[in-house]
Amino acid sequence: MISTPSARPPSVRSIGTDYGDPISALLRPPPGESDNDRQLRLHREAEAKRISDSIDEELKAEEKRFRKRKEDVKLLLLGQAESGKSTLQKQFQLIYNPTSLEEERLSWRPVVYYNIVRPVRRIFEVIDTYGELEEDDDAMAIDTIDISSGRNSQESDVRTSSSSEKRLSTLRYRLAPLISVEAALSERLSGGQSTPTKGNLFVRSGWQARSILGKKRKDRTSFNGQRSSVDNLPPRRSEDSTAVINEKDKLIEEVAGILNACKDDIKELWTHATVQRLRDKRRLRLEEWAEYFLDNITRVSSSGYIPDTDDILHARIQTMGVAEHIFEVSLHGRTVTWHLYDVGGARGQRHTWVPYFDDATAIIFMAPVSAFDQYLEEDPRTNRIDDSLQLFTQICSNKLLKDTHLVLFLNKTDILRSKLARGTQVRKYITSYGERPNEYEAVIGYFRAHFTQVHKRNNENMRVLYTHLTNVVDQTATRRIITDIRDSIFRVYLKDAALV
Ligand SMILES: Nc1nc2c(ncn2[C@@H]2O[C@H](COP(=O)(O)OP(=O)(O)OP(=O)(O)O)[C@@H](O)[C@H]2O)c(=O)[nH]1
Ligand SMILES: [Mg+2]
Repeated sequence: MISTPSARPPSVRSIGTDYGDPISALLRPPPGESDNDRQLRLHREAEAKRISDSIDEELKAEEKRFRKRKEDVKLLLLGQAESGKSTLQKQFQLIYNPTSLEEERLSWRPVVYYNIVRPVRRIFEVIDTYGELEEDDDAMAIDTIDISSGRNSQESDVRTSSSSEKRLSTLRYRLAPLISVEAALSERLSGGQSTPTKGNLFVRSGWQARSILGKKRKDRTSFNGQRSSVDNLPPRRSEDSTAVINEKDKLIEEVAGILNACKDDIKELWTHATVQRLRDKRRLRLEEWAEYFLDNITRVSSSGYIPDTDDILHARIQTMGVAEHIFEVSLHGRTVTWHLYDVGGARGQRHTWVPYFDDATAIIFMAPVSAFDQYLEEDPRTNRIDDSLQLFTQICSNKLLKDTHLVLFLNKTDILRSKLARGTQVRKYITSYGERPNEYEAVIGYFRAHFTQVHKRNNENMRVLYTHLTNVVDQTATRRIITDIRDSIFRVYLKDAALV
């Protein structure tokens, strides 16, 4: 039998008559409504509509942001701690958002100071451990030379040695005020959020905002321990109050004053025969940034010092979690938003990378090839090159990343060159290197072949690996490489966009 409208249940009657419409029934004024009740009801309805409209607007905006984000380029910087990720991020910032780097220039001053204070303390620690031993070694050597020249100088050597020791004691005494500010500087930079691990200072993204006191950052940078929208910048901390700001400024000025007063002593310590001998014998092994700032101590500790761009590129501060930096990148009249994710590379930080894998457009994997004679701070039994190869294997074989554009930076080639020039033997640390020549071309070729091999063995999708030999503190060379990368990522991006 064919149903007729009259046979339909009342609840599905056609719109137009509100008899069967449950919503109309709900909105119908109650029978016998007073004027006052009517006003209240209309007000309630208007308020409900306003809230509903604003939710609709927010949903639309969120959908738009989501669609836009899908069209953006997402570039991950991966690699072990100290591989150069944040330094490369600064190079991107220099090219695509130079004003933001300008704005935060002063905030690098305490980092530079911290990068000086720590190594000064470290030098005294190494003197305490090995100083006398090395003096004895050397006294022996001087004896031999003097005996061969027919002069018995044992007595004068003892005198030299003790006067040198006395001088080091004096320097230790004079530099004590400088060493004593390390904890306050560390507290200042970390905003009291983290404690240094083995003397290393971890900071979360956005630390500059705590340093550019009273200034609001204009670039869009956020910390993402968990993935979240960039528009959800963490609220400014209450510690940014004027009183705290003044107190903090005072600390930096105080450190600057101490440093200025100590600069000749630091220079004397750094060039002291005992310290240089400990360095040559590899008892004292300072990180590259420490050597850079100690070499530049007179300039860096002068009054009115403002870090130059090379200082900023050399300044070391360890990343915690994942920091997102956003740039507008243009090519051939088309501008695309790039999200650059700079991750913390220490083992304890690596779990924070994974949420960024599934929609990554490209990865730059950074492997510091100069680290063949170094071991992980978090696991002193693991050689750093070995760790880089293991990590690269995990990245190449990760299913979520199988279609991601892959770029490899064999970084710190400048340091590799100088280590080899000083005679550091690769085979002593990488036994498989065997009898190959201890020269730059042979060493870099050997490391490159290993990374290429890892990629080949884990390359189901036949993706290309773009490899660059880099020194990311070099502005000119890095700018050229970033331009190359921009072009290749744009090609991938346009190809993907055409497929959508
Ligand atoms: N000479 C030289 N120094 C470099 C190079 N790349 C990085 N550095 C320095 O190495 C130090 C560590 O670099 P970062 O960029 O902080 O390392 P990272 O990978 O971000 O480290 P985490 O944040 O701990 O994961 C910094 O002081 C840099 O200036 C390079 O190619 N040559
Ligand atoms: Mg970093």
